[in-house]
Amino acid sequence: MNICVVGTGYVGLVSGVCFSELGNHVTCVDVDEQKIAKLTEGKSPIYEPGIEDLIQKNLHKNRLLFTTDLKQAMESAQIVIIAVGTPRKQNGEADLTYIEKVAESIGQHLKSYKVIITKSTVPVGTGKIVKEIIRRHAGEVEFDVASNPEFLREGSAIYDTLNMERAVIGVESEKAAELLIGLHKPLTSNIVLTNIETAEMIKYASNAFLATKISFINEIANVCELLGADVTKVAEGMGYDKRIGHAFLQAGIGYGGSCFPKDTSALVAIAEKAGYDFRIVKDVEQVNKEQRSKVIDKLKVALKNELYGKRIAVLGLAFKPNTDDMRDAPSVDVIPILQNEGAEVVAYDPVANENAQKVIPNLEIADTMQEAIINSDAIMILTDWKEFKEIDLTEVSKLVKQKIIIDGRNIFSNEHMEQMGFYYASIGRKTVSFN
Ligand SMILES: NC(=O)C1=CN([C@@H]2O[C@H](COP(=O)(O)OP(=O)(O)OC[C@H]3O[C@@H](n4cnc5c(N)ncnc54)[C@H](O)[C@@H]3O)[C@@H](O)[C@H]2O)C=CC1
Ligand SMILES: O=C(O)[C@H]1O[C@H](OP(=O)(O)OP(=O)(O)OC[C@H]2O[C@@H](n3ccc(=O)[nH]c3=O)[C@H](O)[C@@H]2O)[C@H](O)[C@@H](O)[C@@H]1O
Repeated sequence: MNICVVGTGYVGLVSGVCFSELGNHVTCVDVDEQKIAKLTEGKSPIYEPGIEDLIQKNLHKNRLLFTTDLKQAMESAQIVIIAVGTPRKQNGEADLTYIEKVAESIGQHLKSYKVIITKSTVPVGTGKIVKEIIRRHAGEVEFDVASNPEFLREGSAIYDTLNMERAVIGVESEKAAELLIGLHKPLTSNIVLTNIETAEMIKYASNAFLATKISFINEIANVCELLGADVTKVAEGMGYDKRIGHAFLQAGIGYGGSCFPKDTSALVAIAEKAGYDFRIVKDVEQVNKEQRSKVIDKLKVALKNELYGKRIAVLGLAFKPNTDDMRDAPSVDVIPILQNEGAEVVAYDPVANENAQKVIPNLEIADTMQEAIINSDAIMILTDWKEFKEIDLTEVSKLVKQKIIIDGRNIFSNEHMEQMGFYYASIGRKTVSFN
């Protein structure tokens, strides 16, 4: 199949690359000339395990192309995938500016039948808007619109796409259904075929449910702390029940990233517009907001309420491991608060340092983890990178000024920390104090 993907962010790039890996001819379009130049040279603008190899392989096989020319990219395509951003507006709604602009351009360049798929996460009803815009510009040319939301996770995006758990396809015509089922058959046998509105809602419902699981376990964690229970054991005990499952029950500093925060608030706005007050998701958001400050409270207790002049080593800046994405990362909220209280923050992340400096003003970055923790009064863990889990605590003991670790991701066990003589405060578990 010939496919044109519009937008080479995470979603556009990963789906474009994976569809070409399956043997389709894919042209990826972006308005960002620098991105396209980089991609044409086989370099990935994002950090995502495995992506660069696939880009280079498929460029070499001449079935993957990058361009800024939408008209040319659309010419031979049977399918056009819209994968541009839908960021959060001030009022919480999804901003459809990029979607509308792309729909307009697609309409202008449409010369033969195509299925135009929206892969971006968009409010229920957007498919209709996209259709109207294209119709306005495309004259009499026949086309179909469809919704095909994306469920990949950053950091395992290639795996998630090539081993898709389900494909959700929202269509209005049999012709479009046939084409999209054909496209997804090599990826999964779980194909949910439905109308466009339902497909659009499945995406928000999925993300909001996962966010709810996280806020739920974080509230359990907060109660555990008050009662001397251990949330990691509670989650393990709950997870063996297949109806609950182990996934997304990791208590911590709360969820971040480019999607859960914006999609939960968009869902609340979608419901509100329809005349419904979505109370659960509103609470999920509030719990998540408050969860971020827990590590600061714990740091203050450890340092006897005096942050001024204290050297704090922050390990982890990205919103989760295996990505350099800083969108809505907890570090963006936490670090400025520490700085405002007079702490000297030195941070380290295996891949997100450069991106972090763009969004956190006056951020001091260390080149290595060791350099960050040297002479520190406390270490704060904000991202659960494998590298941090494997840290040599004997070496750490020798480098730091005070053996204090505040862990927003529960990466160590209390028993080990006690043996190593650390003060260790994590989430939803007893604090290990100095003897
Ligand atoms: N990041 C993720 O892991 C996931 C994102 N999504 C959804 O997918 C959508 C895209 O997300 P990301 O890939 O993170 O977006 P992004 O913001 O990283 O990238 C969007 C890209 O679209 C390009 N663009 C904007 N206007 C354009 C135009 N007129 N023509 C061509 N290109 C244009 C931008 O230059 C940019 O490269 C969002 O709706 C998001 O909610 C869904 C699942 C996973
Ligand atoms: O719509 C999207 O963009 C995507 O959003 C999430 O993917 P992603 O944001 O890449 O990352 P997740 O692995 O879901 O983690 C999100 C946040 O929740 C946190 N989290 C996750 C799991 C957990 O148990 N506890 C927890 O705090 C993570 O640290 C991270 O900050 C969803 O998992 C994807 O299915 C979806 O496609």
